[in-house]
Amino acid sequence: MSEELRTVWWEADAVCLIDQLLLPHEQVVVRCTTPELVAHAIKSMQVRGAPAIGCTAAYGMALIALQSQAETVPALLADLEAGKVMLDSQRPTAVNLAWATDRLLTKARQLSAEVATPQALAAALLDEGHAVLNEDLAMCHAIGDHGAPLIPAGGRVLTHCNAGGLATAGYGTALAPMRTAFAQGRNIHVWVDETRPFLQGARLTAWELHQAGISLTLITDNMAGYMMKSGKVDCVIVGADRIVANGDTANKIGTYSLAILARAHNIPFYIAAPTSTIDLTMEHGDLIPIEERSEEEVTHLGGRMIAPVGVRAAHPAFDVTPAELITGIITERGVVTAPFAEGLRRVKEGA
Ligand SMILES: CSC[C@H]1O[C@H](OP(=O)(O)O)[C@H](O)[C@@H]1O
Repeated sequence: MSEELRTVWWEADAVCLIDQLLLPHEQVVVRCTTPELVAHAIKSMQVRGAPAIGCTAAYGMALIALQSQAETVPALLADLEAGKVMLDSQRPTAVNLAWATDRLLTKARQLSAEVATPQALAAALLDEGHAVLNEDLAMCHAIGDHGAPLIPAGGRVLTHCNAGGLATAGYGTALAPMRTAFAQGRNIHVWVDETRPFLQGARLTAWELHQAGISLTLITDNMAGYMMKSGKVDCVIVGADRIVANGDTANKIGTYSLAILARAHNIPFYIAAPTSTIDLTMEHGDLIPIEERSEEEVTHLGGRMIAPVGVRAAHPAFDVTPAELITGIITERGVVTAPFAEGLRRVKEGA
C-alpha cells in the first residue's frame, strides 16, 4: 500500500499542507508562514475537512504565538484571543475549528502562570499543536478498527464528499473503515459520490482510494439512489462536520438525501467521526450554523460558467441528518447507536 498520506504538518516554522484546490492533477505543498495565510487556506478550502481544519487551526494558533511581538505573557494571551476570533470566523459549520483554537487558548491560559516568557509559552503551544495532529492520526486508525467490522460481507460501501486522509491529519474518518478492511485483506469496493459543487469526491476521494489501490467507482450524486435500488450498496459511511447532543449530524450537502435513500432501501447508514467533532453544547441539529458559500462555486465548473449569465444559485455547503436516520456513529472510542445522547456523552467525556 502506498506510504501513508499526510495532509497537514509543521515544517521550518510554517504550517504546511497539500493544496487540495489543485488535486488530483497537481500535488503542491502550501507553506503558511503567517496566521493570515493559515486563515486563507481554511477559507479558500486549500485545506478542508473538519479534523484537517482543526489540526491546521491548532498550528495556526501556535504560529500566532511564535510570531507575536508581545513582551509579556498577558499580552500574548490577548493576541491569542484575537487570533482565535480571526481563525474561527473562516468557516462556521465544522466544530473542529473552534474546538482546536479553544484547546490551544485554554492550554495557553493554563500555562500562563507557569511560564516566564512569551517565547516559552509559544514553544509549549507548538507542542500542543503537534499533540492535536498526532491524536488525530491515532483517532483515525481507531475509527478504522471500530468501523471495518461493520462493513457487510459484500464489502460495497457508498461514501459522499471526502472524509479521507485529506480531511484529517491522514488516514481519514469515513474512509478509515475501508482502508482498514482493505489492509485486512477484505474485498472492498467503494461507490464514490462526486459531490457537487466542489467535487470533493471526484477530485479527492477518488484520488485517495486510487492511490491506496482500493477498488472504486465514481458516480454522480444523482446515481446513488439507483445504485441502492439495484442492490449494489451494502452500507453507507460518511464523515461529519458537527455531531450534536441528540445525534443530529451536519455533513456535506447531499448527506441528508443519502440517509433518506438508505432508509428507504434498508441499507445501514453510518457516520464516522472523532469525538472532537461531537458538540454537546448544541441540543439538536436545527442549531447548527450552515455555511453558505459563493454562487460561483455552483454556476461554474472548472472555472467555466455552466449556467446562463444572470442566473442565481443557492449554495448551502452542508445539511443536517436527523439522528433517527443514522444506524451508528463510529468514533475512536467505539460505535454509538440509538439512543445517541447517552452514548455521545460517554465517548465525548472519555468514560
Ligand atoms: C472528516 S470531515 C470531512 C467533512 O468535511 C467536508 O466538508 P468540506 O469539504 O466543505 O470541508 C465534508 O462535509 C466531509 O464529510
